[in-house]
Amino acid sequence: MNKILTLVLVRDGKRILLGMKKRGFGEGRWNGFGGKVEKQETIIDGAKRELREECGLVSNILEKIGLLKFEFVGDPQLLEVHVFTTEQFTGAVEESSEMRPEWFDTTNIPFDKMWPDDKLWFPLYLKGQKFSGYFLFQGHDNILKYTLDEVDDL
Ligand SMILES: CNc1ncnc2c1ncn2[C@@H]1O[C@H](COP(=O)(O)OP(=O)(O)OP(=O)(O)O)[C@@H](O)[C@H]1O
Ligand SMILES: [Mg+2]
Ligand SMILES: [Mg+2]
Repeated sequence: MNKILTLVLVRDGKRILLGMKKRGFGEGRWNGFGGKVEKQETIIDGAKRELREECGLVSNILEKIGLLKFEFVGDPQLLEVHVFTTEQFTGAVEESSEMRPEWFDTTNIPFDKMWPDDKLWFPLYLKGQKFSGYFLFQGHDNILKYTLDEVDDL
C-alpha cells in the first residue's frame, strides 16, 4: 500500500509561500505545506487540514496540479504525493511547531535547500502545467532515475 501525502503551494501573484520544515521528514528543507492523509478523510480535506495546521491559512479552493511518486532504495513503501495550489485563501500566515513560513519571489526559489525533485517539477508548476512524476531516491539527496510527464488530467 502506498503512503498518501499532500503538498500545497500557496501563490500570491509573483510570490509563493514555502515553509522551513522544523522537524521530521524533510527537516531543514523548504517545502510546501502538507502531510499524511488520515484514514477518515479525503485527500483534498487532508490537504486543507495540513495547510491550516502548518501555516494558519484556510483555503476551500485547492487546484490539483501534480501527482508525484517517490521510492527510496531499500524501502518497499512508495510515497504518493498529491500536489495542489491555490491563490485564494484567508487567515494570517503563522509559524507552527512544524513549519516556519516565508514568502519567496517565484524567480528566487531556494532550490538548493529543497528536496532535489522540486527543481525538476517546479518549472512546470510555475508555467501552469499539470504533471505526473516518479523519482527513485538513494538517501535523501540523490535521484538515481526519474520520469516526469506533462499531463492534462490527474
Ligand atoms: C522525496 N521528495 C519529496 N519532495 C517534495 N516533497 C516531499 C517529498 N517527500 C515528501 N514530501 C512532502 O513532505 C511532507 C511529509 O509529511 P510530514 O510533513 O512529515 O507529515 P505530517 O505533516 O502529517 O507530520 P506529522 O506526522 O503529523 O508530524 C509532505 O507534505 C510530503 O508531500
Ligand atoms: Mg507536514
Ligand atoms: Mg499530519
